[in-house]
Amino acid sequence: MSVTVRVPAKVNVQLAVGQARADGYHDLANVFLAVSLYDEVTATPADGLRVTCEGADAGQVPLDGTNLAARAATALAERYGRDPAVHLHIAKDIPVAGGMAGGSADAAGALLACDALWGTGASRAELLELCAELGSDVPFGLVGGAALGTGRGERLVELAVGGEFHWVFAQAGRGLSTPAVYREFDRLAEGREIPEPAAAQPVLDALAKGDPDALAVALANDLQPAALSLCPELSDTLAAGRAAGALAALVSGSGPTTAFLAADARSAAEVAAVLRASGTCREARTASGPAPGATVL
Ligand SMILES: C[C@@](CO)(OP(=O)(O)O)[C@H](O)COP(=O)(O)OP(=O)(O)OC[C@H]1O[C@@H](n2ccc(N)nc2=O)[C@H](O)[C@@H]1O
Ligand SMILES: Nc1ncnc2c1ncn2[C@@H]1O[C@H](COP(=O)(O)OP(=O)(O)O)[C@@H](O)[C@H]1O
Repeated sequence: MSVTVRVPAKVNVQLAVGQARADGYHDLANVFLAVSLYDEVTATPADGLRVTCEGADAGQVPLDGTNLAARAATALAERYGRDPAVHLHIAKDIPVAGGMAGGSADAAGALLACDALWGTGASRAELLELCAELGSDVPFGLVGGAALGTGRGERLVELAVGGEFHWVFAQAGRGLSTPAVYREFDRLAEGREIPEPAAAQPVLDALAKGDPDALAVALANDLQPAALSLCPELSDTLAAGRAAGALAALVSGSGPTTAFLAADARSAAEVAAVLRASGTCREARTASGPAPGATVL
């Protein structure tokens, strides 16, 4: 018997970052939107814990105990006194190290798949607590839709979304390390007063209305200057997408994937085609959101 779970990528429609905390994390106001790029995690009973991965980026995914899906299975097994003897197969479609939370999605997917396989009877709240221990972005992989994350991003309040938003995601030729981008944020912030992070009402209103024009002017990512500082060539990708007719362009989370909000599905397809031909990115993909959270198939 196997259980397969589908999990979405995310884009941050607002990422407000506060001062570095004593524990090395940053307080956030993180407005997540799940989008229709998915990984699938399949859990099958096996002699021991084993991870395999398929997909264009599979070579960049660790297959040992550091894989976030493996860590999720181990954490669930420890909590519920099970043997984590499971084969986790990841069909990866979410760009790796791209600021779209693919590893976090796999962790949420593995947790749900193993939970179903082992019949642990864990409550939703218990699963969310385990997710938060695994990483700041992991709870959102389970929940999906749209949500405001506070604390280090793990404390979620689900948000209403009044319509579908159409996006293009341009993949860069390399990855960016999330801790390195936060470190660069700290370096750029030296000597400046950093305000307490807070959700912006125009972002929440635009989501609630399903209004892409309003969202386009409200989108904000405090990590963007840091990502651009580490990866200056992303400016060319952002400019190419804007020139192609995107309503707005920004770096997705810690990057280096860039995200383009389009007026509708047709416009998104046009922007993606122009970006692909521009030579400023490795690939451009269309997707829409909100997408559902981790779902057993
Ligand atoms: C930036 C964001 C935006 O959603 O994601 P990505 O764009 O990378 O996917 C998140 O904050 C990434 O969350 P996640 O990737 O789960 O981070 P974690 O594993 O919890 O932490 C990795 C490292 O990132 C930094 N970190 C993370 C979250 C946070 N609120 N403050 C931080 O400073 C810390 O250096 C930490 O050691
Ligand atoms: N299941 C996984 N999928 C992808 N990356 C993983 C996974 N488990 C661990 N990693 C590691 O986490 C790093 C960040 O990956 P990812 O979650 O894709 O990016 P981001 O944090 O930018 O959203 C990768 O470089 C990889 O070494």
